[in-house]
Amino acid sequence: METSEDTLPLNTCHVQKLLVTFNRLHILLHSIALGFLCYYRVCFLLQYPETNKGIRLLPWFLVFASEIILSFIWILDQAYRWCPVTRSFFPERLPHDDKLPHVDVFICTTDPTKEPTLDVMNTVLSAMALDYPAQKLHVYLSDDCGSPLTLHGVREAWKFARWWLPFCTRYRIKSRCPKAYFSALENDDDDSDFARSSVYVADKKKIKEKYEAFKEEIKMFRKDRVLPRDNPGITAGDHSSIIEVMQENINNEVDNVKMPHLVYVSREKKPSHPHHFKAGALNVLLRISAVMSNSPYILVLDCDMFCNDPISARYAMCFHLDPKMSSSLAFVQFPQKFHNISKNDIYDSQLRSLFTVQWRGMDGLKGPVMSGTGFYIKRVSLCGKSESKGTDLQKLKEYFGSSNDFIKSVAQNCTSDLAYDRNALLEEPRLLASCEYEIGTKWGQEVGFLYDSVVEDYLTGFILHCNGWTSVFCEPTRPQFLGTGTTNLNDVLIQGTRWYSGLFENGINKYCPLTYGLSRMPLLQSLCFAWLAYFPLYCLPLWCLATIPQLCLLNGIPLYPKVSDPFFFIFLFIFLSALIKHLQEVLLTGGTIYKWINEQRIWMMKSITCHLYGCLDALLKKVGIREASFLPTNKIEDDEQMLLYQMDKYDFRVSNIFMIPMVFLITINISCLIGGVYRVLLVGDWDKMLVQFLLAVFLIAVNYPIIEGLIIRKDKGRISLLVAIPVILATLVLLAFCREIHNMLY
Ligand SMILES: O=c1ccn([C@@H]2O[C@H](COP(=O)(O)OP(=O)(O)O[C@H]3O[C@H](CO)[C@@H](O)[C@H](O)[C@H]3O)[C@@H](O)[C@H]2O)c(=O)[nH]1
Ligand SMILES: [Mn+2]
Repeated sequence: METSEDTLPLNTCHVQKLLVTFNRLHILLHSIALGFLCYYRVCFLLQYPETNKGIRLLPWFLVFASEIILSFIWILDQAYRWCPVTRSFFPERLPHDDKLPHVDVFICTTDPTKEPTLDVMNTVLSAMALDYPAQKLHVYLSDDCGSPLTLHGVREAWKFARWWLPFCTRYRIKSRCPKAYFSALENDDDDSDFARSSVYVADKKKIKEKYEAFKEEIKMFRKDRVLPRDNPGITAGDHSSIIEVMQENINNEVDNVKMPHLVYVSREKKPSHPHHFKAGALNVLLRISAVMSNSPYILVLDCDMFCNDPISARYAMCFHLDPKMSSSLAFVQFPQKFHNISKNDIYDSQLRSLFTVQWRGMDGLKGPVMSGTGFYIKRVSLCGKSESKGTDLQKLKEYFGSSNDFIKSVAQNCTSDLAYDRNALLEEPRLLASCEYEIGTKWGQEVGFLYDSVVEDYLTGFILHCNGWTSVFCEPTRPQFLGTGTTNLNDVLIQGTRWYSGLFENGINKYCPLTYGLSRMPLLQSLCFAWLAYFPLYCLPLWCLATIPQLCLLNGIPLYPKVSDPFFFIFLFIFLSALIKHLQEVLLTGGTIYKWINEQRIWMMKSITCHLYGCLDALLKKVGIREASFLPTNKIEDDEQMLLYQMDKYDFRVSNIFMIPMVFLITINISCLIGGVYRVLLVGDWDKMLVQFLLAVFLIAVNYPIIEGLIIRKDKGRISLLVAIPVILATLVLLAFCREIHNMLY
């Protein structure tokens, strides 16, 4: 019999009406202004006196081209603002535990030097401790390095879990990542209902001792071994596969603990076979888990993204089990949040705009982009398009590879709970983890996580959406997953270069969102994907606008309307409207004015460096000069560097390829401003040059920390003068040279 509970919805969705109205009004006004800008530029071109030398038009064209690119990216960006929504969900209305589906958890790690084993194990433990029926939870750890350290860590984590899991359930602990739990205790932040009970206090003490012993064990094991320092197994991995299922009866001290499965997987790697980085690792887990647990839903986590709240699986099920949306729903994405973000977040490590404004906006269309970690995906959605496979065994093998067991699992529609004989089962997984398994199959092309881009998450999500799947953005107040954000400039820029290369390559390959996407999904949704693929192009207008108007200021070439010209106000309006809209969004999503300025600055710094290198990298890959690479980020916490970040001080100890453009551009802006003011004082045409003058002032003001790092700061994070002085001198010589050429020509 149906009760009224059954008919209550598991989730609801609300359009943010006020915001929608405001956004659309802003889009209208800003677009009109952009229309006037184009009109002004085109008229100028048509009226330009023939007699003048063509060369004078070059800077003018470059600036116009920049304005067009900026407008293009702006238009794409508006799709996110069209219909932002928020969602509510009611896990208490879910069916009883025995009706919940099974869930597999995939965790990837690759490098024990950059990804400390203890932290990875903390992630594993937090996933095992999810508030979900233990027999329905299966945790898989992929170790791309095949490191004995990690394997040992998993064995120890399994032992510790037999203490940790019952402790968490008994006291309904919220923070189930041991490291986070114990450090919160130190900060006296213990909000457990049992805080005062003496049994709890005693148990807590005992569990703390167990954790310390577990930590010590991992540390000692590490000490006893010499680690291959330089990139163990990242690119040129060479090892055979290891698969180990943690066995139930290791520890007899604690009885009757229901434990989720825990499986360690290290796939086979050979230098001669491309391993496709994280996507390759996930696909191996996808196959192995299919013949072990074959759960219909999968949670994917990076090794540093621990579960900060045990309830996420139930939240996700509020969508996956909703009969109205479940048939087309591929994944439920949670925002990426980080545990080490400072108040003003100088590097925008939290990617504020992406995980608040943009993903909420896409949620009102067909759903957010897959974001690599913290999402619950439906296994069948990763099996490729069903109609193209048929039922012929030979065809299926061409699709999925030679494993009969795997094909059987697909045929079971991902709903079985296979009772496997633990020892006999390892033969098939070994085949599935071999590096030759995928040869001649559709893995990475149509099946599983896709290989054509190093941002496998974007591409996989994009193709899912193209195939008619949808996604949902789930954003509970308490962050469900917490990762380690990059908190030093060098890491931020290296990570950015990888991302933007990966994103831009999707804009120039066959999966271009504006062609491939447009014919397969609604316009606005494809514009959102297009923004992600093309915003690395910011590098072009930013380089242009940081040099051309300034050089022209120095040489007395006006590029913008005079102050007395009505079109002056159009430019002013566009500039202010963009800035104020950004400010409004920062404030609305919990940021401060400082955060707003910091975002402007890091956007400029990234645009002139890693956007540029990312685009170049993608182009070089396209013509076949470069190979794909995936340098994992550093997850080790460095106190000194963390301190700089917490104090809002930029850590300028960055690689020269990042430092040189910054010093170069700031020198150009300062010297052109000084030279330009001097020239205007002589000539007196200030109203013609005002915009260029203001532009230089604006850029210098926003990037003041670079000047500070050059001249004022004395700490370790300052800009090395050894690098800066030659760059500054070279820039000045170049400027003098430009001025000479200009004087020769006119
Ligand atoms: O060959 C590899 C390389 C990476 N990883 C794992 O992939 C995850 C992400 O790597 P990380 O170094 O943390 O990169 P980020 O730039 O922080 O990752 C973001 O960007 C990636 C795409 O570039 C996404 O896959 C991630 O989910 C997303 O958090 C980590 O768990 C790694 O261990 C592998 O398993 N094998
Ligand atoms: Mn990461």
